[in-house]
Parts: sequence; structure tokens; C-alpha cells
Amino acid sequence: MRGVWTTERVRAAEERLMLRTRPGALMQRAAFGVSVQAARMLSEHAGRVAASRVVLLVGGGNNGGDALWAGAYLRRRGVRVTAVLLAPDRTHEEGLAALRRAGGHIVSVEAGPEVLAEADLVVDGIVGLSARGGLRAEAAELADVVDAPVLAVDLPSGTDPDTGQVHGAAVRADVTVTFGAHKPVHVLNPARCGHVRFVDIGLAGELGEPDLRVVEAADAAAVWPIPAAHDDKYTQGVTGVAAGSSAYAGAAVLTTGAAVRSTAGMVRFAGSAAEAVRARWPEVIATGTVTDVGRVQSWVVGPGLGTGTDGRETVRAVLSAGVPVCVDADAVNLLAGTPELLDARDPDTPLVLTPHAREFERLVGAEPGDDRVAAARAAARRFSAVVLLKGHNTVVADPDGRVLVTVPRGSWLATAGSGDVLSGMIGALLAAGTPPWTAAGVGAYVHAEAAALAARGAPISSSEVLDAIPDAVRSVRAMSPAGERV
Ligand SMILES: NC(=O)C1=CN([C@@H]2O[C@H](COP(=O)(O)OP(=O)(O)OC[C@H]3O[C@@H](n4cnc5c(N)ncnc54)[C@H](O)[C@@H]3O)[C@@H](O)[C@H]2O)[C@@H](O)CC1
Ligand SMILES: [K+]
Repeated sequence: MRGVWTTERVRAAEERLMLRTRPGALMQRAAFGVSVQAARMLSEHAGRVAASRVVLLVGGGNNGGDALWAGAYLRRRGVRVTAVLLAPDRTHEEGLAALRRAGGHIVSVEAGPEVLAEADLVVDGIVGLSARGGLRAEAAELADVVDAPVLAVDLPSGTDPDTGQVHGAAVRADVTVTFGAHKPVHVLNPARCGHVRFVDIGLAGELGEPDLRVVEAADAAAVWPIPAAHDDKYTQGVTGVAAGSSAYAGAAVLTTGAAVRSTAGMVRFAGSAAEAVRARWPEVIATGTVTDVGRVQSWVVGPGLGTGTDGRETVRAVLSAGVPVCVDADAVNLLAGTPELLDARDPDTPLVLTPHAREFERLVGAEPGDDRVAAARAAARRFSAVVLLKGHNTVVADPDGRVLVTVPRGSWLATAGSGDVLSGMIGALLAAGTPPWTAAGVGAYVHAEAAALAARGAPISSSEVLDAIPDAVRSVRAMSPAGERV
């Protein structure tokens, strides 16, 4: 898992590091990293470095200072550098002097559109970690006329560093260079950041435990249940699925299918869609009700269940079964309407709640808001459950405060029934004994991987995501040396 630190933590780490480094050293390390990345982009996009044209958009803080120093380094490689000063009276003095000495041009905002029209690359040094709100009017107007590739210093200006939200105008970067640590914006708003490149400024020893973690292929490969010599159909965990209704048999088929495709163990189904499930998945033992289904090691409850009396009793029954439960869709709505259902639960049995934003609002009484990480964390604590908040980024919070994020590759999962598939996958991982926070995070990661593999550039349905689960598991195992060995 890759660590992510909030701006408060990064600033504190930088302050500690600055006590041990010469003044200005950190900025120069950061700026040198920006110049290296800029040169790489110039080679790629303009076919040359020397004699190409770079425009620096320079705000009134240290972010602008980074851009100015990077411009000075680029001058040494023969680049024609022009700095547009957005806050002339607050421009970083040493950086400005360095660029002047190196032979860079300095222009005011009025000349911005003209120099931008000639640019091979634009460096966004408008605002960094101190950013609040969208771009101010002058910066917004300039950002609007940019046509060249954009390299953002630390973050694309106008996006919130800690939530990734954009209110108003913001830069859209092709590449973002981050210093010393990944910050929340880099994983919560990848569409604005483009490719994120890390520049080491020596912070690692000062950072401590991350605030968020990003799931990677190796994490999935390390925990995905693979049958071993001693295994039979029971030892790998039996997943129970209580989903669907006469009106929504499809949800039952998708959820059950996802559990079938995810692991080699057994899947049992309980509900009025038993016949449809059996017809599509002959390996599943399907019965009418939770009480006569037999032993399972986890339950998935909710997709297509309906919110009537039968659904409510089903939720009560699985919550009191003493095994880990993944509560999705209608089961989340039932808990929102009848919170007493949670009394049926043994507090020591893992519970995973998987709401999307509207279900979250019903459950918690408030929208997730801008800070989805904080919202998921608070809900996890309140319900003593792992809360997986769906969205373009999936956020998975544990009651102990740990948070996992999955960074999406496209929006292919914005399709009907994809949540049903996810809950079946999480249920299968829970049945195999995977701890709930990991099961939810890794399930979401492989779900997104399956979508990307199935899509290959064209819209897909949930059935195709489901069919791609084995390929996604193969892919994460192949990407990770640990996974390949097993
Ligand atoms: N602290 C350090 O040791 C290091 C800091 N570095 C750089 O320093 C940056 C942080 O610098 P600062 O704290 O000086 O602040 P910034 O450069 O992020 O912001 C400067 C000022 O911009 C204004 N501003 C805020 N929101 C704005 C908006 N939406 N539109 C326009 N202007 C806005 C504010 O008045 C703010 O004080 C980092 O992002 C990084 O680029 C790097 O040089 C690495 C080392
Ligand atoms: K920036």
C-alpha cells in the first residue's frame, strides 16, 4: 500500500526537516525535480529541450518560488523561459532573482495570453499547499487559454489539496510533480492531476504513519484466496448471498456470480430468486430462505432485496448469524430506516457497509460532502463497521481510523449492477477469512481492475465486469512477484 499524507502532516514534516537543512535547500531540490520532469515533457511533446518555450504561471507563494527556480534550471538547458507574475508584489524574491540571473523573461498578467499562445509547455506554480477555493479571476482567465501541455507544481492549482474537490476554476494538468509525499488530492482527483510523479526531497524519515493508503496490485495479490494442497470446497470459506426479489432477480444473479467468480470455495444463495440463480450458476446451492441455507462463513445481504418486511427479517437474520456480513444497497436502506436492526448484531463480528452517496445520506443523515474521507471515517466509527463509500474514488474506512482509497482507471463502473458485483466479491473475501477493511479495499481494487480489463476503451455492462474477475485476479497476481510464486 502506498501512503498518502494530509497537508498538515506534510507541512509539519517539512518544518522538522528544515531545521536540519540549509535554507532554501528543500525548494531547490523540489524545483530541480520539476525542471527534470519539464525537460522530459518537452522532449516528448516538442521533440527538443533546447530552444523550446516554457511559460511559468507564478503565484505569490513558495509554489511560485518552485516554478521560478525550475525555470532557472531549465535556462541552463537552453530553454526559453518566460514567467507570468500573478502576484507581483508577493513573488518569491530569491526565485525571481535566480530566474533573472539565468536570463529568463518576466512579464505581467496582461502579457499572459500572448506568451501562452507560443508555449511548448506551461508550468503551473500558481498555488500549492496553501490553496483555498478555486482560481482567482486573473489566474482562471489565463488557465482558460492554455493549449500546451501543463506540468503542475505540487498540485493543479484550484483543486483542494486535502479533498481534491474543485469549486470554481482549476488547472487541468498532464503531469503533476509532488514533493516528498503523495497528498490526498493526488489520489482523490486523479483526473485533474494527470500522471503524478514523485520527487524525493528527503521527507520520508519525518512523515510517520500515513493518513490514507492506496491499494496496489501487490496488496490484492498478497491476500487473494488461492486454493492450496490442503484445501477443499469448505476450507476456503462458504459465501452466503441473500439478495434479489421477484422484481429484481438480476441483482441476485450478479451478486452470487461475483462470489462464484472470485474464489474457489462454495456459494450458497437464499431468496425468492433461487431458481434464476440456479439456472445461471449451477454450482450454487440455492434455497428460499436464510434459515434453511446451511452453514456459511460470511453473508452478503441487500442487492435487489427490497425494503419490505421480508427484506427486514432477512437483514436481521444475517446480522445475528455470527459471521462477517457485507451490507449493500437495500440492506443499507433498511438499516437507515430501522437502525434497531443493528441490535441483532454481535459487535465482535465484522460488518462492512457499502453505501453510495445517496445511501450514505440516508444512513448517516447527511451527504458525504467535500471531505469524503472524513465522512467515511466518522460513519465507520459511529457504526463500528468498515464503511466503503462508493464514488469515482472508493474510500474504505475502518472504525480504528485507517482509510484506504482506490484510484480509478476511468469511469467504467458507472453502470447498473456494478455494486452488486462488488458486494459479491467482498462477501467471498470475507468468507475466506480476509479482515474486513482489507476485504473491502482489495475487493474494490480488483473490481476496478476487472472493469478496466473488460472495457478496453468501450462502455461495458456489469455482466462483463463479472466475467472479467478471473482475468483481473490473474493480472494482479502477475503484477506482483509474491502473487506469481503462489
Ligand atoms: N515548505 C517547504 O519546505 C517546501 C514548500 N514547497 C512549496 O511551497 C508550497 C507551499 O507554499 P506556500 O505555503 O507559500 O503557499 P502557496 O504557494 O501554496 O500559496 C501562496 C498564496 O496563494 C494564495 N492563494 C490561496 N488560494 C489561492 C487560489 N485559489 N488562487 C490564487 N491564489 C491563492 C494565498 O494567499 C497563499 O498564501 C508547496 O505547495 C510547494 O510547492 C517546496 O518548495 C518544497 C519545500
Ligand atoms: K500548482
